[in-house]
Amino acid sequence: MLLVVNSGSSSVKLAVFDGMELRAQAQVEEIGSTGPTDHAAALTLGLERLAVPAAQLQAAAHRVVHGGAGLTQTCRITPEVQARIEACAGLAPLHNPPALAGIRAVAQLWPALPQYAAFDTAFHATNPQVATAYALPLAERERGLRRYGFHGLSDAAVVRIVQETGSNGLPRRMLSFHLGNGASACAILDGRSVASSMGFSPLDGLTMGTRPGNLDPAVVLDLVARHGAEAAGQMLNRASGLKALGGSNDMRALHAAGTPEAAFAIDHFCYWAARHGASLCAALGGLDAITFTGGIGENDALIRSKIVNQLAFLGAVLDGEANARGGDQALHAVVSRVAIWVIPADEERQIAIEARAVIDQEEGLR
Ligand SMILES: Nc1ncnc2c1ncn2[C@@H]1O[C@H](COP(=O)(O)OP(=O)(O)O)[C@@H](O)[C@H]1O
Ligand SMILES: CC(=O)OP(=O)(O)O
Ligand SMILES: [Mg+2]
Repeated sequence: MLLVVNSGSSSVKLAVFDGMELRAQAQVEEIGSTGPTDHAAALTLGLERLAVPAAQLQAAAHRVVHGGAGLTQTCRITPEVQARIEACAGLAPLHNPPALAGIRAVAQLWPALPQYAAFDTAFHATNPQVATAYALPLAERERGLRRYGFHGLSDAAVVRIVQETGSNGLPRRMLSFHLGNGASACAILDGRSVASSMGFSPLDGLTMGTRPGNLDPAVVLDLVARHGAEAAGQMLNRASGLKALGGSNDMRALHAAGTPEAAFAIDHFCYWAARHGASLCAALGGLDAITFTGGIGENDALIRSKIVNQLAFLGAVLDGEANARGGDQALHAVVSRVAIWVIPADEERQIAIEARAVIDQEEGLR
C-alpha cells in the first residue's frame, strides 16, 4: 500500500492506495487559522484519522510544489533530492517547508519506508520556451530564472478525469482553473500544458488567499526598499490577496462577512481569474472547455458564475440551475459554445499513479 501526502498551503490531504484502489483518506484544513497551528500538527492529526496499517505500507509519496530546474520528474527521495527541495524552500515558502516536514515525519515514523516526490511543475514541462522565458539578460535566464507553473498535479488529474468521464473525448483547447487557497489557470492543448498563470514561484497570476498574484516588479522593488526582502516576502506570501482585501483568506468567511471589503475581494478574485484566463485563451488560439477544481472551484457557484460571465465573449454560457445545484459535472447551457465542467481535485491519485510508475520501473530494474 502507498501513503500519499499532499501538503497544500492551507491543508494536508492524505490518502492510502492499494494498487490504484483508494483505501482511506483524511483531510485537515484551515491550517494556521481555525485548524491546527502548523502542517506538522495537521499531519499527525491526519495520520491518526487514517489509522494507517503501518505493516502493509510499501512506500510514501509526497506532493512537492517546487524542485527548481533540476527536479521536475517524480523520483525517489534520496538525501540529495531532499537537499534540493530544501534549496527551493525560499521560492515556495508556503509549500516546500510543509512538504519537507511531511517527509521527515514519515521518515521518523517508518525509517525503512521508501519515499517518493511528485512535483507540481512536471505537467508544465511541455510549455514552449516563448511561454516560460522571462525577457531578462541571458546570465539571469541561465541561472534558472524562468516560469515553471504550478498546480500541475491537479491539472494533470483534470485531464485524466475528463478523458475518463467525457463522452466526446478530450476537447482540444481547455482552460483549467484551480481555485483553492492557491489559485491558478492553465492552458491545455490536446491534453498538454502550454501555459500557466503561475511563474517562477506560486506567487504569480491570479489573486489568491494570501498572495497578491501578478504585480508590476516595481511594486516588489518598492516593498523591498521600504520593508526589506524578508518582510516583503512574508507580506507577498502570507498577508496579501483575499486576506488583505477582504480580511480573510477563507472564501466562505468572505461570503458570510457581507462587508463592502469582502465583496470587493470577491470581485477582485473573479475579475483577475477571468483576465488571466482570457490571456491563456490567446495561447490556446480559442476555447473549447473550461474546468473548475479546488476548494473554491468545486464548491462556489457564485465565483464560477462571475468568472464565466466575464468570459461570455468567448461563447461560454452557464446553465444557472446546474451551477447553483452543485454536484453536477457539466454546467454549460445548451447554447454554450464552450463546455464547462467541475472536476474534483485529485492530486492524491495523480501522485499515486506517478509514484507507482517509478516504483514499477525500479522493480523492473532489480
Ligand atoms: N463550500 C465552499 N464554498 C466556498 N469556498 C469553499 C468551500 N469549501 C472550501 N472553500 C474554499 O476553498 C479554499 C481552500 O481550497 P483548497 O483547495 O482546499 O486549499 P489548498 O490550496 O490548501 O489545497 C478556501 O478559500 C475555502 O474557503
Ligand atoms: C501551488 C499552490 O499554490 O498550491 P496550493 O493551492 O496548495 O497553495
Ligand atoms: Mg491545493
